[in-house]
Amino acid sequence: MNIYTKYTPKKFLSTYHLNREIAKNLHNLNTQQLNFSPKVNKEKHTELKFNKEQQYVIDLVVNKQESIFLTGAAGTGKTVLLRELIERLKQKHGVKNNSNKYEYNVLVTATTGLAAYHIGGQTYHSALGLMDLNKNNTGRQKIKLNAAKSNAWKQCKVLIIDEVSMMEASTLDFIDKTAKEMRKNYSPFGGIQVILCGDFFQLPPVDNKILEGIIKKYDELEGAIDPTLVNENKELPICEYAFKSKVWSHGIKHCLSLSTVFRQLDDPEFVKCLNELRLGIVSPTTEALMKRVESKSYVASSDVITLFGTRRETSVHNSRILKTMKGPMVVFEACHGGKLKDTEDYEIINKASMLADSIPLKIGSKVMITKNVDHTLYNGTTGTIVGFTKGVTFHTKNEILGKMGSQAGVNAELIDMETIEYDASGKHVVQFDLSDVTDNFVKKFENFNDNTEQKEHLYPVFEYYNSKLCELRRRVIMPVTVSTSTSIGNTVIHWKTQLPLISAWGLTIHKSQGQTYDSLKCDFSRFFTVGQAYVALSRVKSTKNLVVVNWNPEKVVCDEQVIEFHKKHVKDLDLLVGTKSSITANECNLQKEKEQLLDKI
Ligand SMILES: Nc1ncnc2c1ncn2[C@@H]1O[C@H](COP(=O)(O)OP(=O)(O)OP(=O)(O)O)[C@@H](O)[C@H]1O
Repeated sequence: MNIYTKYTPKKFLSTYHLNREIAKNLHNLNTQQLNFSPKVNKEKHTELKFNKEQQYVIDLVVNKQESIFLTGAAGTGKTVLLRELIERLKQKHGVKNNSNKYEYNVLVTATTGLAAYHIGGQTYHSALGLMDLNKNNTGRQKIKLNAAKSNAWKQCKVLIIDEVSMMEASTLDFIDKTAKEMRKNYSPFGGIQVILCGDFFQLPPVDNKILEGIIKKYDELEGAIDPTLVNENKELPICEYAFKSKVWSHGIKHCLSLSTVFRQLDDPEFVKCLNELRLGIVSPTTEALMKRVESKSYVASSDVITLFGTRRETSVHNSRILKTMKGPMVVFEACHGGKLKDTEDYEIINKASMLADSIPLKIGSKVMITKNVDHTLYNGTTGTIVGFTKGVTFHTKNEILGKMGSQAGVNAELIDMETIEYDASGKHVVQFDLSDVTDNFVKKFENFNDNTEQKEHLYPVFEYYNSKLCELRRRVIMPVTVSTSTSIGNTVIHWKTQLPLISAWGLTIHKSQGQTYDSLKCDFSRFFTVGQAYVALSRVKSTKNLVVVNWNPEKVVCDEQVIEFHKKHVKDLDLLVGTKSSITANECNLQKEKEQLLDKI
């Protein structure tokens, strides 16, 4: 029996797509009514000037069309450079199709939803059709792709994979094998130019042991379950890094490391300390700096995000803060079904759904989205609950398309730029009257397929910063259903309906990778794996806005395999282009120190 897991947003969506003019008018009206002014980020228009190292990479990738691994410490601009590479590669490889539209032969992917969002791509599972990846009992993998995905493989000229440090070696080999077979080209990656990006000193890939138990039991698992999410707080063995894959040595010609740290540009002392921590080293200077930012008395504060090693600590922290907040609480309870219920596999599949059993919310709650809702609202987007609204107070996308579509010239392409929610009379979503609501007002997503139930239900309104539009947006958050079915009989063995949300005053470090925070608290109590301390601390721009709780130098751990790999294969770009970055040359001479540190180990 095969099982697979997928999640599908319900038909009942919270957005409508209107033409630009209507959306603009309504938006103006609605922002007045709610006294809500979207904040435009002035940084939007600031153009980045790429330094020599970054330009070297652009030339190598775009003009010389080489396959590379791009690395560098946290905040060295890997993501920013990757975005530029993607733009240029799309320009280079874009071709017009039969309908005179541009198609790009550049597959943009990442190992996590959030990383994919940052570069305008998809997770590699969905982009490459690996949702259908099977690992059977003999360990052999089958390739099974639909026509669209096999076409994408055939046409692909460049494949980008971001946050590759979280990808297992066997997955990279499987991608290589798939590319070869789909393209009938037996050069590495089927002849596709490959750009891998990430930092192996950050979080490692995690083993998929728990899920493999289920795979064995049900013969095969065809799944959209992200192992890094499922196992995030388990002390599981680290599996092989992608650089240990068979394809790496002959498929990736250059391993290049950016050396200028931009994120902490104004705090060179911190940059120096982070570069040590990255290598698992705590010098007396770093020890002194950490002691300086350490807080002896722990105060749970709602103003600053706190990063923890485990989910349990995160959940305790979030509940503590929620309790201190004024106002009534609305608890959204999940609804489950399927024959797996009450079996020993239930807990695992339930956890893998990434939907909470119970979500307590108050107005002002800080939350994070845990599923990709659409192009603007991604797994990892953080924001605040600013109100609650009933289903009857706003239209669904289908209703709007049905009623207004033809007259309003609705253009689905405009979606992301012009999405906004309205109530029945065209006003912005209204706040639900909570005056009668006593504490623990519980809403369960029961009979959610029923249209009346959907209309009567209560939903949270989420305010978040849209980095594409550079302004604050509001969305009604609707539940999603995750279902697990046998693939042969297509019998649903488990399903769950719940809002794709979690509280986010405290987050696990896994959820913070790739993020930048203005201020941050890091609780070292239960850090348990390599790279955690470095990832956590490097999220903030300066030690001025950093508080460390339960500092413990023993939690600063780096994997020796990564050091070996770097020593043997990775070239520092500042040495290649014959420059030293402003920070390394003028202030810390970090490059030299890094080499000395590597030599010491
Ligand atoms: N050439 C540049 N000039 C000025 N600022 C830059 C430049 N390149 C990147 N930055 C800035 O540096 C910061 C960090 O960049 P980015 O997020 O791309 O780093 P990263 O290497 O991907 O970090 P992480 O490994 O933590 O994900 C961003 O604020 C970005 O705008």
